[in-house]
Amino acid sequence: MMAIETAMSSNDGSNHHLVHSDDPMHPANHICTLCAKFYTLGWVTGTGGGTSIRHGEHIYIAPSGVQKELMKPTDIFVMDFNNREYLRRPNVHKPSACTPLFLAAFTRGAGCCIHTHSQWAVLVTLLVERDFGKDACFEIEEIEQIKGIPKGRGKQGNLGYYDRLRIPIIENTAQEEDLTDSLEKAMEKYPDTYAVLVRRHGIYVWGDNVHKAKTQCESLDYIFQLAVEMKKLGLLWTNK
Ligand SMILES: CSCCC(=O)C(=O)COP(=O)(O)O
Ligand SMILES: [Zn+2]
Repeated sequence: MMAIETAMSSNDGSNHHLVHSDDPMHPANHICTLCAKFYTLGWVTGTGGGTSIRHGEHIYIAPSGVQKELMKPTDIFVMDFNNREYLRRPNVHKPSACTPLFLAAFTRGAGCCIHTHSQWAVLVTLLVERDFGKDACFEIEEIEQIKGIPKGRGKQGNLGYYDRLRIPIIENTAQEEDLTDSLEKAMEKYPDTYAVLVRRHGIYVWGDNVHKAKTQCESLDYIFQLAVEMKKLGLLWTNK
């Protein structure tokens, strides 16, 4: 009976078994729980932002333009990472416009990528000057929470209190998917980074797994809020 159901669901593209699990940590369940939490932080309001998880060779992707805090596991798309074909396409939705950006993170070894429209991230991008022809980068040091950010891909441990945190900033585009080229360029230019800010838009944060992506995103959001308040008080982010 089970084999027949699986075959039937494969034929119509729904492949329900890929998103059906009683395990709260199953990616289809986990994305929904995380987005509901992120909504309360102002990270995924008004359908903006989202989260994607890589589990083995399967990529779990939210639908586009939906209230991310109200998603159900049956709303989730599943893509085969190797051939980029959808194994499951809920036919009432399109996949997130952030998909090519999430894939850029997964190609570089990430297990989870979070995109937020946090106002703290947006404000920080407005406070870092735009110098035409030059790369923009948010930099801060001597803040305890910097210790929540890893040193870099393939490097052991996290940044220290006296290390400088650098997060590249790319310019926004009219369409989310058109950010992909500049995101990939920033990833190449800053191989140690686990995040890229998008001016006037938000941030992409990724990690080796869901736990790391989430805690890094929390640490960064804390640092961005602090940085905005420091700027208001006339305090410098770096010593020189
Ligand atoms: C008001 S949200 C505009 C689109 C966007 O920036 C975003 O992050 C959401 O994209 P999605 O396709 O996942 O809804
Ligand atoms: Zn966005």
